Amino acid sequence: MAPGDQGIAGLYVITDARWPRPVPLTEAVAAAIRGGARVVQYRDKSDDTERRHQEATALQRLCAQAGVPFIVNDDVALAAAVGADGVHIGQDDPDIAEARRQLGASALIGVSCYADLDRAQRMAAAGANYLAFGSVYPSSTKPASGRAPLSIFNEARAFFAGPLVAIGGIQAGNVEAVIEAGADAVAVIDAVFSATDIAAAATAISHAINTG
Ligand SMILES: Cc1ncc(COP(=O)(O)OP(=O)(O)O)c(N)n1
Ligand SMILES: Cc1ncsc1CCOP(=O)(O)O
Ligand SMILES: [Mg+2]
Repeated sequence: MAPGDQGIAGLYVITDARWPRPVPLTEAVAAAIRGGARVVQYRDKSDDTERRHQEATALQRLCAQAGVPFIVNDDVALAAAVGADGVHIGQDDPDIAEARRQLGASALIGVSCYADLDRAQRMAAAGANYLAFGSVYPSSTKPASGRAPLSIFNEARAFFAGPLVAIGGIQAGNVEAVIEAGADAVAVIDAVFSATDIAAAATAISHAINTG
């Protein structure tokens, strides 16, 4: 495991791209960090390049001050431009070699593996810093996402020593089962960023992770 890989553990929050937002994005992420988020991912599928650059720059600063790894979804060039700690890539995104070329040896490169252990093995061999599996539960954010069984974390542990991340429909009430199944981190959108009190929602999930 590379030294930085240790940082991917616990509550991993992913920003909600809904617009307009009830609170400014940086305030929402700051609240999630106060509530115990240990990793932040900027995920915005829009083509508003200028806003994306501004938001990612602001979140990179905030996360650096808080000592929390900052990951950009999909967009390797944006990750490089704002000095993010890493990038998260899926099946439609640039591959690990290209991300590594642009971001360097110390970048955190996370990869979506869905429920596909063959893909996970290939990504591990190609140098992924963490592997993500999901949806582990139905997701209102991405309802079309396929399902991954909780048993996948034990199976992935047989060939990958780095962090295993679970995503999809995770909330305070079901996170304990995900951690018990072997996930090191849980990636969450709706249960944190749709909450009226974002810090309290993050605290509830973090507490369930730590006490479960
Ligand atoms: C931590 C984490 N895991 C999985 C995903 C999903 O990535 P992808 O399959 O590329 O889908 P989009 O998020 O790009 O819609 C993720 N973003 N983060
Ligand atoms: C991006 C993504 N990939 C699989 S499920 C998902 C969305 C997760 O969001 P939520 O925590 O709201 O289910
Ligand atoms: Mg993607």
